[in-house]
Amino acid sequence: MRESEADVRRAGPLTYRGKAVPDTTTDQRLLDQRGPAEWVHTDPWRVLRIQSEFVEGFGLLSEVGSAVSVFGSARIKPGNPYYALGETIGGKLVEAGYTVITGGGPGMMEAANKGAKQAGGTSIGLGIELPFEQSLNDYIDMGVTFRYFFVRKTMFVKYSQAFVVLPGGFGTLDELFEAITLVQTGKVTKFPVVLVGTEFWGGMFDWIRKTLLVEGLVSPNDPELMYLTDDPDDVIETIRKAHVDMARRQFEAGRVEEEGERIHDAERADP
Ligand SMILES: C/C(=C\CNc1ncnc2c1ncn2[C@@H]1O[C@H](COP(=O)(O)O)[C@@H](O)[C@H]1O)CO
Repeated sequence: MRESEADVRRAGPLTYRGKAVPDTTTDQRLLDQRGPAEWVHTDPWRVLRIQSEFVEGFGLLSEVGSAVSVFGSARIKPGNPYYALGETIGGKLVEAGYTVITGGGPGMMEAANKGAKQAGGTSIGLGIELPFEQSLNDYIDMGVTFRYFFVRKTMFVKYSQAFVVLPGGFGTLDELFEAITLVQTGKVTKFPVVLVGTEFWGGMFDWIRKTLLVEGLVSPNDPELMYLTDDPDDVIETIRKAHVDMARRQFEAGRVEEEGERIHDAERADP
């Protein structure tokens, strides 16, 4: 006996028959009512929003080539010598083949994006929602504005080959020490963290060596997780060299693995 249309309802993968057929369709239930709204302020809903930030971030950045993240003060204005330094470094990174990623804001972020854009490269801004009005700077080709700092930080680490840290305040220090902590604790493979401005960062460097190291609060090799320079060409060369070394190590690790598999296969074939 053939089922009449009224006797059966398919709702996606579900099938209802006879008296189980619902009175309304799935779309009707979605579209006809609003219901209560408090749940948009609950953690389970936030988890979905967090997921969507990862999806958007990965979606935007996964096809970007080799990139370097540049951090630095949101408050330094054009005309300050550090701003010019940021522009130079942004431009030189592009000339060396890197995409430039910044926090998308004003100051040193804008300087690096400006240098990158003017050098004809890809200039990316990963902005952050802040309590005051704020938009991505004018020198960004591609950008995302995140709600959550921790999602944004994942993007910087995942999609850059190196960090360049220009003079800055708490935000910059947070980004610097997050990177160093990830490397120190083995949560990420070592990558170059280059601080620019010996006069600006020198005091912190001395304190790390004379206090943290002497008191045994960091390991003897930890201060070397950061490299300090004033020279934009040295910044690029340090990153390029580390990048080549890393590619060589990955290639060799792949070869060792391949060789291991070949021996394993040969042994299985001839036990
Ligand atoms: C303070 C002002 C604007 C702040 N806007 C920011 N936009 C994007 N990213 C920001 C902003 N402020 C901080 N950050 C992040 O921290 C680093 C800079 O912080 P600092 O305290 O200024 O050193 C930077 O790398 C960003 O990733 C007023 O215009």
